[in-house]
Amino acid sequence: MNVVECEKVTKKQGSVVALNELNIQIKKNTITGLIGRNGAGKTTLLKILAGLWRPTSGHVEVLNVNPFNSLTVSANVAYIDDSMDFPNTLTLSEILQAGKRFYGNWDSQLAERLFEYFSFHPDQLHTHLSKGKASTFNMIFGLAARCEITLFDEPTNGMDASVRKDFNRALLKDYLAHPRTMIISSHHLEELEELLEDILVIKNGKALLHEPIDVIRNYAIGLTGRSELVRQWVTDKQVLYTEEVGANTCYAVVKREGIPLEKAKQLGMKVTPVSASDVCVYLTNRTTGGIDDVFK
Ligand SMILES: Nc1ncnc2c1ncn2[C@@H]1O[C@H](COP(=O)(O)OP(=O)(O)OP(=O)(O)O)[C@@H](O)[C@H]1O
Repeated sequence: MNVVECEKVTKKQGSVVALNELNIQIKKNTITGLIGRNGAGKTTLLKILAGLWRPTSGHVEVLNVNPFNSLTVSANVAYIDDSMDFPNTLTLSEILQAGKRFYGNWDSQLAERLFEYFSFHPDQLHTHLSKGKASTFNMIFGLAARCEITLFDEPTNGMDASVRKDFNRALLKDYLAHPRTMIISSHHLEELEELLEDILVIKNGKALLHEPIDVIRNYAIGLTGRSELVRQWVTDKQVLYTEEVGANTCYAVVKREGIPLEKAKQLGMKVTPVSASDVCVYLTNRTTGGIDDVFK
């Protein structure tokens, strides 16, 4: 059963097309990683799904209703980002109490335990928290809300590596105990990988790829060998990336499907796996040029 359906969803922001006829469906009780480069449209998509923004055109359904200004969606969808708009005058403990009053499935025990674990003080004001601590508190709020759908927009922004690790673990444990639908946008796919079931890659406001993580892990292979050989051998294949890695040596990443791996090895090329994280980087790369070109 799908809890999110987007059909030809376009969102224009002035002259910018943030989402461009985007089509996606999200299954109930899955954790999806939303991956894309800066400006790809991730936040725009999440805000539309949370009912905060209205699309310019297209059809959106979240929990079977149009999310924009929907009470059903407000009560059952949590949108967590690093600029949560909590009232300035409320202390952290008052914010958690407000969460308890608003969300039907709110888990006070979980909120309290995480609050203590991460050493928050009940009288602190949200506006006085450091960036990483604010993200940590927002994460606690998002998990404790236990909404049917939780949308985390770059939730680990500002967190140090150890807190990011704790966050991932807390999220996984709570999800396993209370399965629900989560979409997490992040620039740290390698750290999130073990949590994710599906990956949705967006580029220029369109869905480029939406597959289970295992499919992405096996999506591409790396070939290293004599430049002339590698470059010639990949001409009729779907190439994601090429780089000269040494004297007369080329590394090419190609879509795995239909590649005769044994033949490549026999010809003297080294065949290596390509991580899901790297696949996403290569898929969302600029089509021409790279940072090296700036220094030419
Ligand atoms: N309020 C706005 N006014 C004008 N343009 C906007 C506005 N919000 C977003 N955009 C533009 O829409 C596009 C998509 O932005 P969005 O924030 O959705 O990207 P993103 O994938 O979340 O990026 P990032 O990874 O940097 O957070 C960008 O080109 C951005 O500049």
